[in-house]
Amino acid sequence: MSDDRIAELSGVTRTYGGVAVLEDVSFDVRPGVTAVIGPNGSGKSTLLGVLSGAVEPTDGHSRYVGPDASRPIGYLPQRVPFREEFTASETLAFYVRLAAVDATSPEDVADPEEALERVGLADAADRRVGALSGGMRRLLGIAQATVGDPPLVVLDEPASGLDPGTRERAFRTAADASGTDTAVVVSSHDLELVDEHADRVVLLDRGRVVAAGPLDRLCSERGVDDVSGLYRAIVAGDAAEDDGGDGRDGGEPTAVHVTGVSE
Ligand SMILES: Nc1ncnc2c1ncn2[C@@H]1O[C@H](COP(=O)(O)OP(=O)(O)OP(=O)(O)O)[C@@H](O)[C@H]1O
Repeated sequence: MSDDRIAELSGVTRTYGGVAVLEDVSFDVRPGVTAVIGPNGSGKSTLLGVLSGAVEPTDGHSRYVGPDASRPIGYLPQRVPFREEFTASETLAFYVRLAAVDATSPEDVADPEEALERVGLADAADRRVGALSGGMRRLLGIAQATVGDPPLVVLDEPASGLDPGTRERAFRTAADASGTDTAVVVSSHDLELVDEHADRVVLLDRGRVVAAGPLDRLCSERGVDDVSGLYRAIVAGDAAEDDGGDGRDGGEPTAVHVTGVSE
């Protein structure tokens, strides 16, 4: 089998104040859309931070192994520290300049206006970031993460705070950014959108991967129709037994069979 991996995580553990929020996480990122799902506090943002290089693992490693690119990884954190006084267009021009630093040819240099158009913000090009709605800021963040067409795009809850139509647009834009040698990794609580757009799923529970692999395969293995069924079968089953705390003091995680982690 050809090695089409874009990134690999191996034995990643991350602790804060001695408490593990990610524990021995290993999986390969392959082309297409991978959705990272799981309950609040299960470690999704931390995992995406590790994958993007923004968070240093305490143990294990995360490695980009995709094609050579002037900008290998694009990242949308939960909160983007944009300059409020820049316009949307100036903001993207700034990221385009950053991405262009290592560009080998002029064709590799992205166009800020095109990046705005991609997320439906062409009409807001001259508006100051400080005057954008929360949803528009989110879309600007997606545009920022995809500038320069990085082979690995990591989006932390791109659809949060968006109305249904804009959520769909955000996910579609993310899915469009994926391709035969491009991977998009996205965290989300919106399982309907995950169902519609994700090729693969990584399900986290209390910092551990409890299922990972192609969505179709995971669903058929579990005898469920969709990602909501998968989530209920694996995670929600133990929610009833949860102590209502942060999910870390409720005893042993549910014993589940981890599938598809190495393919
Ligand atoms: N910088 C930090 N310092 C201390 N604890 C942290 C830090 N970042 C995350 N944590 C803790 O790690 C755990 C996992 O957090 P994380 O944000 O990764 O989860 P999540 O699955 O993305 O949650 P949500 O769905 O609510 O966004 C939480 O208990 C959180 O409080």
